[in-house]
Amino acid sequence: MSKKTLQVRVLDDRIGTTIPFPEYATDGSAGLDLRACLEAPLTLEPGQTALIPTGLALHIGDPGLAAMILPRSGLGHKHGIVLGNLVGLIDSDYQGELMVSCWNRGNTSFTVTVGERIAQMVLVPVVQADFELVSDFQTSARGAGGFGSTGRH
Ligand SMILES: O=c1ccn([C@H]2C[C@H](O)[C@@H](COP(=O)(O)OP(=O)(O)OP(=O)(O)O)O2)c(=O)[nH]1
Ligand SMILES: [Mg+2]
Repeated sequence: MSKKTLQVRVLDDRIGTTIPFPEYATDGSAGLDLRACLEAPLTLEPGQTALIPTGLALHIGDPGLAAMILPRSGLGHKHGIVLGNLVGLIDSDYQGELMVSCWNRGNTSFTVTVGERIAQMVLVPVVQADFELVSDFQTSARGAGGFGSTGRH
């Protein structure tokens, strides 16, 4: 495991009191759960999407890192609560509030409670590419074969 200290700003004074600060649930957890920093419970009807604040701003600051916001498996599988953008990508230079787009892709309404853990955030390494323009590639085993070219399609 590698550790990294990141700057974070608390934008809502309920964070750390009535709404817990994000934490890794176990030593082996890859993600930190993000909580809904709502004023009141929010009901998402089937098909509805809402942008939910977290009350936190994170400045990753290192272009070699990014954060990804991912659904929580239980909410997604059992209740159809996933992300309106499918995956959220947090740039290392973003300094605004972390927001979670919650989408009820299910067919029953779901009420997000104040402080509920709605998604999880994972810190990931990033490599920025430089591009070298070439006219041809040295042929690989796959070549240009895609979409099922190695088997069933
Ligand atoms: O789930 C998310 C996704 C993004 N962001 C913030 C952090 C990210 O750095 C910024 C921009 O996100 P992205 O680049 O994915 O969105 P865009 O539509 O390309 O907007 P922009 O033109 O601002 O880059 O919005 C969130 O708070 N939550
Ligand atoms: Mg962008």
